[in-house]
Amino acid sequence: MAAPTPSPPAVAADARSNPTRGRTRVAVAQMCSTEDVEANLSTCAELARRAAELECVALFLPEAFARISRSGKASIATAESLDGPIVRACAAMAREHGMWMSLGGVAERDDAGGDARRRNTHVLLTPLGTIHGEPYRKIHLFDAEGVGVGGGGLMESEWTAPGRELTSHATDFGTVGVSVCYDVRFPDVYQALRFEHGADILIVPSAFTKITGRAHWEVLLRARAIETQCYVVAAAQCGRHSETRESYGHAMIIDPWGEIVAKLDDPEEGVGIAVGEISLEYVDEVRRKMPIASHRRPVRRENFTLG
Ligand SMILES: O=C(O)CNC(=O)[C@H](CS)NC(=O)CCC(=O)C(=O)O
Repeated sequence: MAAPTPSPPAVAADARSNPTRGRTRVAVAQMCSTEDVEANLSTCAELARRAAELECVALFLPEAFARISRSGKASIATAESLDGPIVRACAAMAREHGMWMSLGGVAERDDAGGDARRRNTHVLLTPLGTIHGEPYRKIHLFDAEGVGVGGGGLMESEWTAPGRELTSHATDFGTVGVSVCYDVRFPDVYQALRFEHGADILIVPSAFTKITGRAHWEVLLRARAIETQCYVVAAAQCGRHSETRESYGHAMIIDPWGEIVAKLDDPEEGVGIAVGEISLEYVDEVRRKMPIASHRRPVRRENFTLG
């Protein structure tokens, strides 16, 4: 008599016994926010619905997803606390879909700090819709000439107070190190997130300008992935927000070898999500074959003669 054939387990045994080293599908968003908060949030809701339909465990939204203001003054005037309507609306989406949500940058009102300026704050929401761990307040502020549509400048520090603390989040899909947009130009942030915080995944939610994005976006992101051997998830603003603001798009997910695993192209594809797999086993493999953590010799005065 033939023995009954056991049915295959629904989940591979190793993934079940050690879920954090398995594969996980995540979605990175690209959108074109304006001053219309309600419209921006309904775009977020639609993107969250699509990400949930595709069985993603997390959705990453870009910097300024809820609002891109036309002026610094407006950005300060419309800033909210983290228990305000914008974060609450997103928490309802996270809860509805049982999905992690990275809120790439909200204009946070800072009543306690004694600084009139707003903060540019990243918030991670759990699948229960609660705020996970510490918010991250953007450290490097974008003050640059010749980056706007008509060749104008942007002076983020006029309306934003800089943060002073790095943040990471231990989640069931890996340890997520947080940064925002212009931070990507400062590699020491990512060295600290990888080597001090133990990040597997680095996020860079952005509103890169069209001019700087064309020249630098992909190169910077892939460099950060390669030199840290982390996944990089970079949500992006795209298209024309106002007469003076235009963003580069090209939201992407990069693996720890530096390959792009998912991306959206602007302007052809515009608003949407790109979906990719995060494999912590692949992170481990890349790091085992080339163990930069044990090879690195930080060039500091205690260790080297700097001249
Ligand atoms: O908070 C908001 O309203 C939106 N914030 C932004 O757009 C920020 C500050 S103006 N943009 C950047 O950091 C772009 C960096 C960039 O483009 C580069 O580094 O090349």
